[in-house]
Amino acid sequence: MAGDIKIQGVSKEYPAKGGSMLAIDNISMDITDHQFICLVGPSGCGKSTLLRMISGLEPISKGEVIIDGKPVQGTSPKVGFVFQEYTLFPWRTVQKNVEFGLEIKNVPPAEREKIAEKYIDMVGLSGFRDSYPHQLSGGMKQRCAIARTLAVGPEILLMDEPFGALDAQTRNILQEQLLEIWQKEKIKVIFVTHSVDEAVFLADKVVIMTARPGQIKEIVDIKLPRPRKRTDAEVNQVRDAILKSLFTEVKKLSDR
Ligand SMILES: Nc1ncnc2c1ncn2[C@@H]1O[C@H](COP(=O)(O)OP(=O)(O)OP(=O)(O)O)[C@@H](O)[C@H]1O
Repeated sequence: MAGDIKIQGVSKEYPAKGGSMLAIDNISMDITDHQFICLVGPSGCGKSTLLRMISGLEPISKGEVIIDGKPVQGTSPKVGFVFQEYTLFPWRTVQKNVEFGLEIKNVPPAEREKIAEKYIDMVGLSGFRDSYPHQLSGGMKQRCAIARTLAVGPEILLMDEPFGALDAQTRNILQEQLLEIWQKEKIKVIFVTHSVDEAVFLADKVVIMTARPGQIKEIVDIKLPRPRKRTDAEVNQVRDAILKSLFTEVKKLSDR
């Protein structure tokens, strides 16, 4: 399947006082089906670092990330990245923000406009094409950022706490919209979150990481049918099991 990811023995060391600091320690994982993966783990365990290494934004110290048979070396159009902060261009309208990546790819203006409109509609911003970022709410800005990332046609979508700054209600709406997009576009998503509720609502698999240095502690297969109801007893049961596993890692941190 397009956008197959193989993470093979990946480690990351950052320079630190008196030498180096091991942030990620020998992580291996394959993501080969149309899956929604959530990464959870205690603060500082290396979730963002791992995502950035998959994206090609962060050099890998040891091991390899292989996408469609090719080792990742720098960023690739196969991979889109959505950050917690919206990173929109303030001087561009919604339409022009979403067209940005297509301009870089030299897509002709008429086609660019059409593609951008499709994704602006998909994220529910059709009434705001001519608005500037400062005229949008936080949720709308994040919708725009998602449309801009999707417009260039990535096979893999990496999302680093994309809804972390939003209120609960907006967050729930965006989670549902994201799942619809994931199903429609058949992209793989790797989504970092601090919220176990969010992970259980979204994911096929929840990857629980250990306290630093980040390793994979456990991969929980969420076999619950979709669409999921946040209040179902089964959802709560899975959430509690993940919370318990995560809690032992958070406790390790506080015991240090
Ligand atoms: N550019 C950098 N240079 C040096 N150390 C870094 C750098 N980026 C991250 N680190 C360190 O690497 C470790 C992992 O950081 P990272 O941001 O990947 O963790 P995280 O799990 O995403 O954290 P959080 O949940 O708090 O966002 C932390 O100890 C952090 O201080």
